[in-house]
Amino acid sequence: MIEIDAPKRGMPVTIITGFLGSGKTTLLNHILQNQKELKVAVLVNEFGDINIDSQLLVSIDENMMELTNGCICCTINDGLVDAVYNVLERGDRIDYMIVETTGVADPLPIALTFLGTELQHLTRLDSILTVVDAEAFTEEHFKSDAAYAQVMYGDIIILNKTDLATDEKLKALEDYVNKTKTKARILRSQMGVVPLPLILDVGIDQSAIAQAAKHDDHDDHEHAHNHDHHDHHDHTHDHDHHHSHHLDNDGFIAISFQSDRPFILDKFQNFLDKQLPIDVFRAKGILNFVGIDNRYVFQLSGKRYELKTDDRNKPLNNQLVMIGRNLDQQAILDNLNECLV
Ligand SMILES: Nc1nc2c(ncn2[C@@H]2O[C@H](COP(=O)(O)OP(=O)(O)OP(=O)(O)O)[C@@H](O)[C@H]2O)c(=O)[nH]1
Repeated sequence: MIEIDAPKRGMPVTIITGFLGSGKTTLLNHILQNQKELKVAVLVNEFGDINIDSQLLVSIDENMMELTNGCICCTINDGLVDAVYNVLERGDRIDYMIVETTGVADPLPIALTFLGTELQHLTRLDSILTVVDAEAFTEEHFKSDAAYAQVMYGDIIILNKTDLATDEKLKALEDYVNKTKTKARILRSQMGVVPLPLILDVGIDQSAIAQAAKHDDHDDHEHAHNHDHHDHHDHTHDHDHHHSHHLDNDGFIAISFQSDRPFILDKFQNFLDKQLPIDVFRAKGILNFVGIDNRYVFQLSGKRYELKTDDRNKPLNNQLVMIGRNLDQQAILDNLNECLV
């Protein structure tokens, strides 16, 4: 008997979405550390103009970088289509592509970019993974349309941070997801640890969204722009079109702070404990403190924060991003300046 194993079309792509601080980068690191055979290209899209995520993933270079495990990473701030072409045009072998969206992005336009532009011939959208912070997530979705869309369009919902959530909370979330979506696949994880065969190359049928992509006529969606260059060496994309799909970031703003002067640890700690506005929902930074040789990684998500050194050298400058609503940018920057040496 002859079995015809139809080849899958194009480079497989997984989109990782999920609200601010839910654990997307943590999941990505789990994937990168545990996938053995695949050479993965990672496209990171970050909210705020300093790219902290890529520094948490591994080594740094402006746009495209080699991660220590041999994967490559590039930022998609200049447009997703361009970034994908950048990867496809590289000479080296790449087996898989993972796109990490910002925490305030609706994943649909990103999915539609793979399904509805010329990328549909070069890539195969495998699935959309949605990471949910099981402790913080509620049915109010942080009053964010993006957070709702992330759950709506997720093929696989990963309830992460199970260590911080009660069993009742986890069950309630599962009920919520099941009533929001038909045929929801739900996984639970701590620090993004899930069996990779359950999330990569799962071949979820994307025809419903693909169909929508064909019939959709929303002008602000990236897929609606037919760049029409099947010769993928042509790079004349219209960059303006790639910035329109963040739902106005749902009212969130990102404040970036950089300084080549180091922080004084006591003062920074005092800032965190006494001055940090409650409206800062998410913050992350690679920090340099006086008298300490290694870098500090600062992470704040919801009500929790952590500040810890790792084994990497201290950065040349402090880089910090704070994300929230109704923030007084100047007051925050002034307070941070006060913490410098
Ligand atoms: N306790 C606990 N903390 C976790 C877990 N997963 C991730 N975290 C922590 O949550 C914080 C945010 O994790 P990230 O992976 O950076 O979240 P993210 O979704 O990439 O964040 P943005 O890209 O900024 O939206 C970090 O401090 C992580 O160490 C978990 O399962 N349990």
